[in-house]
Amino acid sequence: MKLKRVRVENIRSYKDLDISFEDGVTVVSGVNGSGKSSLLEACFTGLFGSRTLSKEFVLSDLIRKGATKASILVDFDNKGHEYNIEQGYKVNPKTGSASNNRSIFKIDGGIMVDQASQTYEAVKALLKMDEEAYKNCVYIRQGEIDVLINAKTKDRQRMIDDLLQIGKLEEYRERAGSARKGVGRHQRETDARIKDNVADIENLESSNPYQVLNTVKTEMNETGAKITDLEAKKERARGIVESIEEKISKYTETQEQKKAIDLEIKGFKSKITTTYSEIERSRNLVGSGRQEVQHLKSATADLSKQINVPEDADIENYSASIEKEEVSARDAVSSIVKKKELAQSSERSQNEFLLNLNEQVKTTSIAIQNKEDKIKTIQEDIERLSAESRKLDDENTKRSKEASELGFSADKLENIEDIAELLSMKQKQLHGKERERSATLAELEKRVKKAKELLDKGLCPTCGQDLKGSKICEETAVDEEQKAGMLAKLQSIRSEQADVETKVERVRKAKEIAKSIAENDHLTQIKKKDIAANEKLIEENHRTIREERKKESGLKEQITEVTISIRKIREEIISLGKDEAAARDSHKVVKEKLDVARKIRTNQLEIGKVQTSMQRLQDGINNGLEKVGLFEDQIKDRKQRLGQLEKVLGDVNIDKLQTEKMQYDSAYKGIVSELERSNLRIKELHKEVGRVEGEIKRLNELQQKHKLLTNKKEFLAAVYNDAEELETMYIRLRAEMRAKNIDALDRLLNEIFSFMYTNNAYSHIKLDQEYNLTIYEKDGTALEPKLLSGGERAIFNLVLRCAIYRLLSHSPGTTGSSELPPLILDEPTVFLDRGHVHQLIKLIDMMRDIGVGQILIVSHDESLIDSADHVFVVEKDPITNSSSISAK
Ligand SMILES: Nc1ncnc2c1ncn2[C@@H]1O[C@H](COP(=O)(O)OP(=O)(O)OP(=O)(O)O)[C@@H](O)[C@H]1O
Ligand SMILES: [Zn+2]
Repeated sequence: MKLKRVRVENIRSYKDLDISFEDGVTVVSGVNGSGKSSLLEACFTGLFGSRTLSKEFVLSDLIRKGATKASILVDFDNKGHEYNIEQGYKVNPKTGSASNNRSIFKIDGGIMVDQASQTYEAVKALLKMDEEAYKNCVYIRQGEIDVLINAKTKDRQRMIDDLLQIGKLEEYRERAGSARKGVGRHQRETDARIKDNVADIENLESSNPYQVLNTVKTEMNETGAKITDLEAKKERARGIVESIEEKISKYTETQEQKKAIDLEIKGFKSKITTTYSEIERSRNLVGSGRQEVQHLKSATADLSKQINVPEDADIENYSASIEKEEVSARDAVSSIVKKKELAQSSERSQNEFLLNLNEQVKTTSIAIQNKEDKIKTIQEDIERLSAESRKLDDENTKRSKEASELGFSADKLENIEDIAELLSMKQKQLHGKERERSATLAELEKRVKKAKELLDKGLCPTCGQDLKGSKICEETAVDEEQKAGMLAKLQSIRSEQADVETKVERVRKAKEIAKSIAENDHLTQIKKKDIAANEKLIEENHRTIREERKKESGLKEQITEVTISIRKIREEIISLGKDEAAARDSHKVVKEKLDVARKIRTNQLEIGKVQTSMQRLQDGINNGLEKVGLFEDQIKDRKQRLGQLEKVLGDVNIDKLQTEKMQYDSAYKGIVSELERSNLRIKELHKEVGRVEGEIKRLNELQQKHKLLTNKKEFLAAVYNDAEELETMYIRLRAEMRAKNIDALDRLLNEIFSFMYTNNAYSHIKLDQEYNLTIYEKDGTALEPKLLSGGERAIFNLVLRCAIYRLLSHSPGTTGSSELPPLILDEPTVFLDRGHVHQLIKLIDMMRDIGVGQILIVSHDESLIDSADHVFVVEKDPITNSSSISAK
């Protein structure tokens, strides 16, 4: 296999990359983090798909941050064909997770498969290795340099076996082994089934089923014969019982018929008796009917004589004409009665009217009397009022005289109020003056009294001057003078006041007189008005009296008229009474005649009725006699039938029949129960036969099955042996192949080791059949790989890898190293010293020389670059953060 070209887009630090590979040694160099390993990872994932990833390193980690899609395209040649792998990826922007949405594998430009898992399988088959084998053999990943060295024996064994395709043999062996185990399980099952089957057969045979079947069948035949015999007997017994039962029932029936006929005869006899007694009763009734008719006829004859009607006259017509007469007589009476009643009621109403008139007259005269009495009273009142008025006049004359004596004439008396007013004013004026003067007088007296007291002491109380001849002396003398004048004035006012007082007294008296005169005048006025009113009243009463008198005379005239009319009505009533008596007499005569006629008619009707009922009774009697004859005929007929039935009964002995019946019944029952028992038994026997036959059938089946199982057992034993042989064959084959390969690998390992290893601490390496790796020191001491130093382990690993690569390129499955992928080394010099780096270069040369077509190395070691056929430099642009590769 040769890698031709790798193109990536948005993988790790690459935005886009297109790199072509040549044969020989290619070194890819660059500073840390520039994108060297990323290139190798892209190749790896391009070939094997997502299986190259892990939990710690998922698909989205492979895709360049921020990109939504990515791709890896790997072109390579193998055995003269061109192959292309296209892997496409997509990132979900929401979740950030990525998916392998495109995976196409082409051969010579044509699509082989287009699905991730199919691409994987196709690559695996073509390269004869999976991703793990690729890692262990061709791709020595950075940091995984000592994986094979450090692996557990078991894992190392599996890894190397897989690389050498020995693993397949183990797989085949396992298949043969599980087939053998499966057959073994079948064998054990079959044995167990055979054992169970044999036990079942023995168990069934021990009950001797064939003999049992014979015995049961014999008993069944015997019981069948017995049943046939019993059925015949049962039939016969039933026949006899039935014939006896028939005889008994006929006997009973006849007896019953006889009883019924006896009853009928009795019935007829009692009917005859009843009929005779009815006839007797009817005969008696006919006798008494005849007597009654006789009686009625003689009574009718008497009545006819009474009203003078011939006995054979048509009483119906006669009564009708008398009835008419009676009606008109009755009408005459009632019309007179009506007239009389009319007259009587009119008399009553006239009388009432008269009474009323008289009452009115009485009322009128009382009213007149009342009015006259009233007039008298009013006249008395008028006289009293005139007297009183006169007395008041006299009194006023006396008062006027008294007034003029006091000095008040009639004119003055009229103005007495004004005079009184003037006087009162004068009085008030005088009173004011008197008060003023007496106050002045009191002041003067006080002043004079004080001055006199000072003068008596002789000195001024303030200044202590002698008062004699002073102003006070003069002033006091003036005061004394004024005091005397004031006293005289006060006395004149007081006398004037006494005068006015007297005048006031006279005016008061005159005023009283004037008041009483006015009062009297007023009273007189009222009395005069009363007198006028009374006189008017008298006039009115006189007019009323006149009217009442007129009314009274009218009433009296009416009374005369009514009295005359009443007398006339009374006369008419008397005459109507006479007419009534006459009409009632003539009605009475007709009425009596009518009553008799009616009685005659009733009698005649009664006679008819009695005669009809007598006829009916006679008919009944005849009928009864006829019926008696019929009943007697019936009795005769029944008696004849009784005789016939007696003959039918003959001399049957019923008791004997009953006994016989009982005997046969019990015999029949016995037969039936025995038959039932036999039937039950035969059913049981049938069941038994079924059961035993079932057992025999089962026994046959079991024997058949036994034959089959024995055959199967033999067959399984043969198959088991075959599987066992196959298994051992695979084990042997693997052991042989492994021995051969391990030997070759061990030889190559030591050859490369002595070529590569420059120190002389170790003599050789040993890879034994169990894939244990042991390192021997010069003195023969054995060391486990884990005890080696880091650098030593790196060397041993490189050696082991190259040995495996060489072995593979020679192995029979491959046609040469050209089929293997390029040998890829990622930073192989990391742990190596200078001398060993030099040896590594020599090892690489050796690998190239033995025909490894491509060797791809990632390294920044100058000496490796120098020895390379092709050099690429990787750089990462710090601005775009994007890696790019250029050839050097
Ligand atoms: N998914 C990714 N998206 C973007 N950049 C990434 C992604 N994964 C890794 N890188 C970047 O890719 C760069 C290259 O890494 P790589 O392992 O290829 O470096 P290297 O050249 O092998 O370095 P060294 O010599 O240290 O081994 C790193 O600097 C890393 O930051
Ligand atoms: Zn003085």
